[in-house]
Amino acid sequence: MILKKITKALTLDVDCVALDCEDGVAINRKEQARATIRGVLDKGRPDQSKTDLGVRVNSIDSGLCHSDLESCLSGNNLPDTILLPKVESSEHLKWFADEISHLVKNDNKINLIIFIESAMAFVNLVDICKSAVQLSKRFNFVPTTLVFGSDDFCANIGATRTSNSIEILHARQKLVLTAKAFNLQAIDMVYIQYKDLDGLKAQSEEGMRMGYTGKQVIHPGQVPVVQEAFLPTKTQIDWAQGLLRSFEEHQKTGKVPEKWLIILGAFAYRGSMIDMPTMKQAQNIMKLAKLSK
Ligand SMILES: CC(C)(COP(=O)(O)OP(=O)(O)OC[C@H]1O[C@@H](n2cnc3c(N)ncnc32)[C@H](O)[C@@H]1OP(=O)(O)O)[C@@H](O)C(=O)NCCC(=O)NCCSC(=O)C[C@](C)(O)C(=O)O
Ligand SMILES: [Mg+2]
Repeated sequence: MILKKITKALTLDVDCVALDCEDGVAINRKEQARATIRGVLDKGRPDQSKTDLGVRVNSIDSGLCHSDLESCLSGNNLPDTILLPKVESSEHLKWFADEISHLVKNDNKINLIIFIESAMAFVNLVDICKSAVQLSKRFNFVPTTLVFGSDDFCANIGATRTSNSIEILHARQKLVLTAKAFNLQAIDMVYIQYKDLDGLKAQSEEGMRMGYTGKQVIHPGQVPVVQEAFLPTKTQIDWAQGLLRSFEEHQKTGKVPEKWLIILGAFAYRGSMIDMPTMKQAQNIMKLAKLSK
């Protein structure tokens, strides 16, 4: 990633900027990318910026990861997050923890985003998550997120991309399911046709409906489309607010609110059966709506 793009990325209202040492950087530019990233970290984050500053290092098996970590974890300003690509086993996590034990001192803690992007990674996914959580109790890192690397995944399993993404459906669902089981965020795949905003919207909304927490973007033009897709709509907020208000009222008065029909602990609201799981979905909507303010 060249400095011009990094400078621009730091002005965007996004949750995390990933400074890339890996696949976005040509093999003969790795040293230069490290030096550029070191310079950006030394300069410090722009005033008022709440954006998480992350570094995507090269994969452990590439043999380049140690130098990437050594470079970005030296100096006074550490990145908030390391994005670790092509994680395939708990052994990779042990290697990472050992590196962190030498490179991150004092009480500093680095967030860890784990990229899952091969058949082996999916076969070992539960072990990877368990190992990340266990090791984080003893080492200075906090596993926060799983990312679905769909492009590497398709290359790895020999899949052909289709317009309805059927070839990645199982993996895409497995990632979100496992992430949530370990209380991790799940970040959905990249949409590489960066000029096709309608296609991006459709894929983003699909990911949001599947339970993904957010999505990777590769171009500034993708940011507003993805952010809108992952935020609740006005209709959803109205529904959730109305339901929660009625429920609170019911709790206070003990009376069945108007239009509610209690049937074995469930009740009807705006034409749907509502029970505890639906109440939790309404709470999720309001939590997201508050986060976006
Ligand atoms: C597609 C490209 C080449 C088109 O780049 P372009 O310059 O031709 O586009 P543009 O439309 O002309 O750009 C408009 C403006 O936006 C800027 N810009 C454009 N992109 C960015 C960016 N990312 N960050 C910050 N700024 C950006 C660009 O510099 C320009 O700024 P200006 O108006 O001031 O002149 C370009 O967008 C790009 O390089 N994107 C990032 C690619 C990348 O990082 N790929 C690796 C991540 S995805 C991945 O690894 C896979 C995964 C997960 O591992 C797996 O599925 O396996
Ligand atoms: Mg990849």
